[in-house]
Amino acid sequence: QTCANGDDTCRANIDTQKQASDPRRTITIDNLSKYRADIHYDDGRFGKIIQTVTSKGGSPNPISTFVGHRFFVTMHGVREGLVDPTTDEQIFFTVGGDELNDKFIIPKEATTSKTRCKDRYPVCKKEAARGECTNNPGWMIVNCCQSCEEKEGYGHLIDSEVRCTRERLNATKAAFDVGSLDDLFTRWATEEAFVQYEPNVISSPGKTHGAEHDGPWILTFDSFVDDEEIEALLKGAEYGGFERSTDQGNIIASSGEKEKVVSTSRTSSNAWCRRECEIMPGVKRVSNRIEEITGIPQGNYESFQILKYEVGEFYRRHHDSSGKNKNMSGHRILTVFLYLNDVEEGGETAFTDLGISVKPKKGRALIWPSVLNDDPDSWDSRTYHEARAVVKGTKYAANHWIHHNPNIDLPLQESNNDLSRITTEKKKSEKKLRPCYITVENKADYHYEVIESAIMQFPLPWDTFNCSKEDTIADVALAQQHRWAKNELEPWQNYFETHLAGTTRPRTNGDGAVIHFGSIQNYMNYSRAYDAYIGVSCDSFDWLRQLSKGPNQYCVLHGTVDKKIMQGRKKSLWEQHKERVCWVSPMHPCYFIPSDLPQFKPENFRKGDKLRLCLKASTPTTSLRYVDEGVKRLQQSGEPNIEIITMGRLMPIMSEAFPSISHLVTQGYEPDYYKFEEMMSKCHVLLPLIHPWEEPGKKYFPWSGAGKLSGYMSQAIGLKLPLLVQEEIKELYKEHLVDAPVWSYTTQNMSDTRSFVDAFGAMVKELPGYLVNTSAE
Ligand SMILES: O=C(O)CCC(=O)C(=O)O
Ligand SMILES: [Fe+2]
Repeated sequence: QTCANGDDTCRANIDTQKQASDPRRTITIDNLSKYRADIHYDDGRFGKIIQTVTSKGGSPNPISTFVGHRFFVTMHGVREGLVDPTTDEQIFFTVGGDELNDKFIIPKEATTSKTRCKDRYPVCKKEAARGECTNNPGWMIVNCCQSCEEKEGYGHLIDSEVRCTRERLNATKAAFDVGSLDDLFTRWATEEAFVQYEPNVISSPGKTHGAEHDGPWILTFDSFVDDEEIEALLKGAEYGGFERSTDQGNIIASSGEKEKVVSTSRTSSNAWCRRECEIMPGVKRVSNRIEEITGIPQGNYESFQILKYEVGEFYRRHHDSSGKNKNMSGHRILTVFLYLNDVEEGGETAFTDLGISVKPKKGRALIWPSVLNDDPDSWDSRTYHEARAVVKGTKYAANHWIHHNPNIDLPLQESNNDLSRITTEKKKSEKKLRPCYITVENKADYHYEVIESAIMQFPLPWDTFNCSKEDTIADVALAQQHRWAKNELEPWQNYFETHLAGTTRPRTNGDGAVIHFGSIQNYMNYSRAYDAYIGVSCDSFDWLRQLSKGPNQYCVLHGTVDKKIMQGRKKSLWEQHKERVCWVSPMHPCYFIPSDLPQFKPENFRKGDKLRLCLKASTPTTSLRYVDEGVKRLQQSGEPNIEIITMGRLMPIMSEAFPSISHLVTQGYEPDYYKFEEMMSKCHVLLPLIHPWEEPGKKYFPWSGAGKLSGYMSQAIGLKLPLLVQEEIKELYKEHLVDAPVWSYTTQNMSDTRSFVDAFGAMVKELPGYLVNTSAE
């Protein structure tokens, strides 16, 4: 419908119709209560904080949202819900109604519930029904108390004094047993392996090991951190930014969570090393080293805290642990304190009650316990200490505080960089949503098609982003050089720059998003805010670190997932985060198949051409034996017209053990992935020889490198290559194996080659027909 020029009534009518059908709404919130409050978008799970409103204040910006969206309200900084005191129900706002601008009110009387045991999230009932109260008690009891009470009678554990005993947690074995502390320090003082770090015992029980003082263990390693690592820590600190130090304040939520207050006893600044900082190779190296020497996993550490003291700045006498208020992760049991530079004067760390003072020295680590050897659940009141004021120069240092148990009771943390999850409209007239931003980080040398397909296919909850998915900008963060085989990184980057950057394509999974390929940058320099950050961590490597950074973090995994994840120590964390994981292998609830590849063209095959059989194997010798027998059978009626191309780094060497095929074998391994795919696209058939394990219950993709073949299956599907595979694999992938013929064999065990030999013979016979018959006229 068009309106005549100047016909305002007509215009207005159209506007009204548009508005009625437009589900978009702009809402504001007035907070009349005495609490500073966080407004969470209710995503049906844990909610996403979209705005903080001051007490007796209102929305800093209007919130752009949609009809039907729901929001809930908690006290700022902790997730304890604010309730309407008359009903004791948590305050929810549901967007609806006819008005375009909805205003919601947090009533004056809003307060925290008198009922201590409440659910904080709509998802609680579901989680409790799944058994989460038992699997992940720490988190669930704080956040889903009511459901846990109903389901398992665990509600009384909301009281942190009752909840947080080690026996109760029952989740992991604590880091220290009786005696662990003495063992650990004794090993550092005596074992050959630690000499390289230049240990020096300052204090020990009984003045053993050359200690000057009789008392708790205090030890330095004078050569613990190298220059490169120091540089990484200092650079990493810049990402977080140094801020005036804070202390934990009073408990402000019934769950035991605490507020932060600016410290008076501590005038230094500190930066937390998270996100970009903690994944820097130099930083990781230090954490890994601490893990190595202590034997305590990094899950038990707080993030590195990096400290900066200018002249006159200090940290008064304090203890790193407290006698009470244990939370889920238990006491801080050890402090690993690193000096990152030499300080001209002052800045000593002094154990005030012991008469010990340690001078800052670049690269030195100072380590002391906060608990007792004989009773590691009780703190050691002797290790009070202070940082003396810096007199001349600047002091840089870093803390790793190690806890008894992993930190599993923290709610999913909102990431700092999560700026763009929901846009707030600056001006009412600005109707158009901003573009969505997604970033894919290639954590190791995985084939580019996995990265590309993650961009094109990884399922993302666009609806919760509030950006325009039709103009999505996708970047790649190029990561972790040291995990790449030499000379593989650059070709990969070239590929991105020459084939992808600057192009625009609709997503291949049909979700309506349109991708504009942006830039590729070193992950360390990558600082753009994003709606989703997808880590391609295919080897079960780093998934936890990635996902625990925040709700906008996602992970791609390969076919194998460490059983240790699903069943072991990290099981509850896995359960908590797994919804943001997707595989490149259809054996999992969420998967996608990389398919953005140069495609195989059967018509390129000419009658009489050599058949190119491309081989990749989980067990190279067994696989080559299979092929050897297959070829021998063919050789009974003359030399077959085939070429065997080995795609693995090791296979050509092993093929020498099989004289009947070794003359047919060509090395096909190619570190440049684009060339590699091109080469693969010239294969006439792919043999991803994945063999069943002979042990029952340990069939395909056992936890070992063998599982990586799932990547080859994905490639074969993407390339539309003919295949010769094990029957059960064919079955697993059958939905996807529709573009090219598949020959399959069954094997009962690794020495049974018969059905392979039959299928191999049939394939060599029938394949040329397929290639020629489908050729274009
Ligand atoms: O800076 C120092 O020497 C000690 C700092 C300290 O004790 C702390 O950060 O807990
Ligand atoms: Fe301290």
